[in-house]
Amino acid sequence: MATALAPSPSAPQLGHAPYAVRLEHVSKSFPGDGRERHQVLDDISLHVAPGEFVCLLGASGCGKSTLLNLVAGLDRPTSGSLEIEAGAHRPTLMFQEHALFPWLTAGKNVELALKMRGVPRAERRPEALRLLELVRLGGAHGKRPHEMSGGMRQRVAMARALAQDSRVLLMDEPFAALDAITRDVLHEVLADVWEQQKLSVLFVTHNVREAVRLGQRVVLLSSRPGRVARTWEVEVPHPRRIEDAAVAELALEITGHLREEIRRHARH
Ligand SMILES: Nc1ncnc2c1ncn2[C@@H]1O[C@H](COP(=O)(O)OP(=O)(O)OP(=O)(O)O)[C@@H](O)[C@H]1O
Repeated sequence: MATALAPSPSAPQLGHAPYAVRLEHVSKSFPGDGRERHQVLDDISLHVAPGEFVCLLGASGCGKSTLLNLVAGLDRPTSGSLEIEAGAHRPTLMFQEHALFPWLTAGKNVELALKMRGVPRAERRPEALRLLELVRLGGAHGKRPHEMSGGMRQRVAMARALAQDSRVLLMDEPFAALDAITRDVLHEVLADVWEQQKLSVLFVTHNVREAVRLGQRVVLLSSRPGRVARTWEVEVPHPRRIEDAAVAELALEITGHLREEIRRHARH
């Protein structure tokens, strides 16, 4: 498997280019059943450049969420080093569940994040309106979560994430629960927001086409332990659509490698 472990030749080189997120030789283990620890991540070196969109793929249980939690600062690596771009706020993490406060309107959910960031009261409402406009929800300021569709709620969650003014956005299968058409709209919204706000994004998904539709780079993790198995640069021009032939072609190639990882995982 020497070729599968080789990094992409055009991937940013560790230690040189500026970074938004830099993991060097990061490993993470948890206490196991007996004396042995459960090694989840092993020697992960991964570099997200400022403004880069990186998608993470891997078999279920390979450690993708563990990796995002480390980058989010919710947990610490067992060994190795992890750095976030100097001057950036703590990265913002977005999940499949929108986690909006159900008793607050869309606007107030966003305003609350602005308040937590210390934005003065008078500026909160106009800023929340601007952020909701950015995710194409200009008219939804007064709606409560139960009055909105799943796709709208995820867009409010995106506006709330942007309200935290972090330059690094971590997304853990944010669109997995949405139907294909709604997901398509969310892909467009996210791609626009990423471009306009110059965000650095680390996006976990099980959906290979989604990874190729959105990412500039796709990183495949192996399982047990999770290591960087392979990286692809996505050179499909923007604007992309999930049904583009070039997206489908690369997704097919990546799916072959993902299947192999899943088979290997099943044998252990
Ligand atoms: N706090 C913890 N304590 C013990 N084990 C943990 C802990 N967090 C995660 N694990 C284990 O780490 C492994 C990887 O879990 P993780 O959720 O990161 O995988 P994943 O790739 O995100 O999975 P999925 O794609 O199914 O969401 C699993 O075996 C899980 O049980």
